[in-house]
Amino acid sequence: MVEVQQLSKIFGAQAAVNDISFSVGKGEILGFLGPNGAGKSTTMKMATGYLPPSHGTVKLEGYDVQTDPLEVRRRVGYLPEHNPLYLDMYVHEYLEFIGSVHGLKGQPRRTRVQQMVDRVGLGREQNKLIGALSKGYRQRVGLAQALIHDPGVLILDEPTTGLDPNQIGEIRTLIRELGQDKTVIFSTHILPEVTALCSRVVIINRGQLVADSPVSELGAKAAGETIIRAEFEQAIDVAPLRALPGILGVEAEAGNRYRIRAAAGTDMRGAISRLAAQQDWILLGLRQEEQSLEQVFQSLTK
Ligand SMILES: Nc1ncnc2c1ncn2[C@@H]1O[C@H](COP(=O)(O)OP(=O)(O)OP(=O)(O)O)[C@@H](O)[C@H]1O
Repeated sequence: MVEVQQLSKIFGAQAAVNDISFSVGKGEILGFLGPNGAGKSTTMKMATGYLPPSHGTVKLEGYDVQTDPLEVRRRVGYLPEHNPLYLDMYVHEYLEFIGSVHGLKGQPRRTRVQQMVDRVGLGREQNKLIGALSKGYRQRVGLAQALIHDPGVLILDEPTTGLDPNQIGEIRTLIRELGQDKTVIFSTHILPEVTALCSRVVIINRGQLVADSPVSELGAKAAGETIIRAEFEQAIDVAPLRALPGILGVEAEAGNRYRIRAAAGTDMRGAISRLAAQQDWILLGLRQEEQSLEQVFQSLTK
């Protein structure tokens, strides 16, 4: 569980993060979105205790990031945006070092390091210097260090940036597995990734929260209304259609097609079909339009 309350970060005259609140539960994967400079990394740094907030609080599994930093470090795994690694260390050596920072010792530590190497797919590269690894494999080392102490909360800042499509697929599968019993927050600019992985999405723009919603409901919420496209065999009298409760407007288009606007979050297709039957209209097609995440993102972050 992660609870962010009225969190702000002021840099000089700029509110990089401005009074944002949201929470994420166990077993939930939250996509954290926003354009460049929106404040995502700053929020993640505050949520992991790497940067003190100017105002507000973050609690991880009930522990306050500022007043219980040691408890928080035990419970959070963090992959920072620029994934700082010691390039002159070997993969095993580095992970053993991170394991010891978390209090792991001896054989249990070696076993845990090997488990992480296998889990993130470092296999063939595991005996190399970190500096000799490609970007994708460095990212995997970053993930392994975030997971080594089996934290309940994972905060991943752009975990798939710079990876090839095969690697992206593997890392997504890993995130999906981890999300089954952990709380996962990850930021990304790859919107289909959010649709593929996340149950919920938070969008911030210029430091402010502009959406906090299940992915499936985001389109209707952002649009403020639902659009239905209907096609009939003949031109219809739109008056009874307009009179249906929940219908906000009907516009005729070419070829006996109609664009019907309904209240957000409603599904009027059943009512429209029944009305068509009553009125003896031959209904050729009825389709509810979905706004893509990309359209929603663009409209909320202009
Ligand atoms: N240490 C700092 N000092 C001053 N300004 C900062 C500092 N860190 C971040 N900022 C500013 O805060 C704003 C938010 O930056 P942040 O890195 O959190 O954005 P982001 O959403 O992660 O962007 P991106 O998608 O480009 O990674 C930016 O305008 C940035 O210049």
